[in-house]
Formats: sequence, C-alpha cells, structure tokens
Amino acid sequence: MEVPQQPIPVTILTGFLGAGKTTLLNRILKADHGLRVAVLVNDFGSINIDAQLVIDVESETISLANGCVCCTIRDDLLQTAFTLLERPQPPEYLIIEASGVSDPWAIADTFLLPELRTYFRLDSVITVIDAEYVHRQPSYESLIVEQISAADIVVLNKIDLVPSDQLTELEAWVRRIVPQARILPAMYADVPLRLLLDVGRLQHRMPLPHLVVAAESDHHDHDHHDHDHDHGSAFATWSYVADQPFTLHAFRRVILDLPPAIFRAKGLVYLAEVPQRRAVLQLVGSRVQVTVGEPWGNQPPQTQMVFIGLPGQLDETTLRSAFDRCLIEHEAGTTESVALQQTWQRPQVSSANSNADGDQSIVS
Ligand SMILES: Nc1nc2c(ncn2[C@@H]2O[C@H](COP(=O)(O)OP(=O)(O)OP(=O)(O)O)[C@@H](O)[C@H]2O)c(=O)[nH]1
Repeated sequence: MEVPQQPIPVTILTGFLGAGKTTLLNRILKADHGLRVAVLVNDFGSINIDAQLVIDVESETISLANGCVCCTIRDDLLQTAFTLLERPQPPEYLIIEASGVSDPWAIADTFLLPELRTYFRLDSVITVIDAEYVHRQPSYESLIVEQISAADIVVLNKIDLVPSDQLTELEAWVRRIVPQARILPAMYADVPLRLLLDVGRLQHRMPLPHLVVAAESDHHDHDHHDHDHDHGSAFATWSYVADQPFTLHAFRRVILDLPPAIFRAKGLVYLAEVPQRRAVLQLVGSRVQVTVGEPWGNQPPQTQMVFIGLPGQLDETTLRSAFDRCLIEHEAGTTESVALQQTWQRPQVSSANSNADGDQSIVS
C-alpha cells in the first residue's frame, strides 16, 4: 500500500444517545470545506438508521452496524480504514460517528495503533452533550463521563432546552471533567466549522505503551480504562420493520404509549397520509418529533425503527403487536393532510433514570 503524503486527519464524534451527533455531522458535511470526506457511521442496533439520516452530499458514508466500533466490531473499523486507503482517491478527511453507547477512548486507541498511525492522524475527539438530559441519565452517568473525558472539544448542545443558570453549572461540571477541552455551547450543533475540523488537538496524544504491546498480539485487548464493555447488558435494543403503512393517528398513539424504559428511538416511517415521502421519527426522552422528509426515491417505502432502553424492560412481543395492530393495507390509503413536522410529548418519561430494581450500576 502506498503511504499517503500526509496522514489523513480523523475526527471522532461521540456523545450519548440522542445528544446531537448526527445533527452535527450533517452540519459539517453541508459546510463548504472543499474536502473529500469519508464518514463511518456506527449504530449499535441491527439496522443502521444513522447512515440513512446522514445527508447525501459528496462525501461517502459507510455504515458499520450491529455492534459497537469500540469493541465488538473494532476489527471491522480497522478493515474499513485500510479499504479507504486502497481507493484510487483516498479520502482527505475521515469522520467517525460513534454509536451513542461507545467508548471514544477505545476508538481513538485504534487509530494510534502502529499499523494505522502511518496513514491516519487522529485530529480530535468531539463529544456532544445533550444539555437537557445529561444529568437525567444516572444509569449511564459513568459512560457519559467517560465520553466527556475523552474530548478535545465538547459541543454543549440543546442549550435552547435549559435555563441559563443550569447551563453555567453544566459548563463548570464539564470543565472539571476535561479542564483542557474547548467547550462550545450550541443549538442544533451550530458551531463554526473552523473550530471543529483539522484543529490538531490530539497530536500530542501518544498510544499507551501497553496498548502497543497488546496490539501486536490481539486487537481486542484494549481495556485500559477498566471499562466493562458489555453494552449488551447495559442497553436493550429492539428493531421493527414493516412494509405496510401506519396512519399517523394510530402511530402517535403507540409511540405515546411506549414504556418509559425506552428513552431513545429513531427511524424511517411509512405513513399512509404521505406515502411518497419518508417520515423520520426522533424520540429522545420525553421529546418526540416526526418530520416528513425526502421522497422514498428508488427505495420501496418501508418503516424501519430502532428502540433503545433499559435492559430487561423491553417486552418485544407486546411492542411488536402494538405496532402491528396499527398497520393498514397499502390500498386503504387516506387523503387526510398532515403537518410536515409533528412534535409530541410523552407522558411520565423524564429520562432513563432508574430501572425497576433500582440497580443504577451499568458501566463499571
Ligand atoms: N431542541 C433541540 N433539539 C435538538 C438539538 N440538537 C439536536 N436536536 C434533536 O435531537 C434529536 C437527536 O439528534 P441526533 O443528531 O439524531 O442525535 P444523535 O446523537 O446522533 O443520536 P444517536 O444516533 O441516538 O446516538 C433530533 O430530533 C434532533 O433534531 C438542539 O440543539 N435543540
């Protein structure tokens, strides 16, 4: 393999579920940077919804689904990185959107391995924080703190949803975790691009000596942060796919009736009222948005949704039959018009704040 003249800069985008990573990624991709950017998007669930929500620009989006790039599919990440290098026109910049459950330290370490360090230069880790929910996820506090602690840049997002005194406290809390990081308060991840890309904040970071030794024998052996990596036991995910449409009314009822243990859902929805266009579902805590978007194009209309919640509390049979019951025949259609943007509030859902047993310790 030819060594690129300049190692390709890599930005790792991390942050808890629903914090605004895809929102930030889309902003970066839409911006006028003139770079050939490759994007690796990693969803934890079996369907990679994120890859479908990333805007379609010149950049290329590669999806790494059904596992987490920081552990179970870390070898896929290595492999994909090498594949990018073998292209006739390798990317000039690489952005990795990690799944909301991943440990950015482990991803950063992958790029510090001797095999990759010649070709890639880790530029920075950007951690996106949901200012509204960051302190309302006690079950995942240690994971969130870990994600923040890896940051060179913290995008303190969703500032429209919190009062200013709370924001000041939050900023001080983040500052205590990462004193050297640059903190950028933002709404819809709107931050100047020059503060995000090619900032070179990680150039000082060196691989930990034992990691180099571990890498020579086994790429999986990267647990230097003593992080219990069993995402499977920390989160439950469930996916739903259907080829028939829902009526908006019935869909709304099921969504608002979801168990409080589900704190994140996203996906594409086939609605009978707007059959030619894909609707996008976004659920974070109590906030739900359904936005009618692009036409389905060549893709046949299909609902594809992922639900994430506390382990042991997603009753798949009940969920499936609740959604199945509101499917209608394609031909039935409906002429009702709907607003292009729906905003709903779920009752009694404040956060992923506790599970039934009161066991808060998820990530050790
Ligand atoms: N009110 C408000 N909503 C926001 C803001 N930023 C993002 N959102 C919304 O938050 C939801 C989740 O945003 P995403 O960008 O998909 O979050 P993510 O971090 O990629 O989520 P995961 O894929 O679960 O890891 C979407 O409905 C966004 O429109 C913000 O600053 N204010």
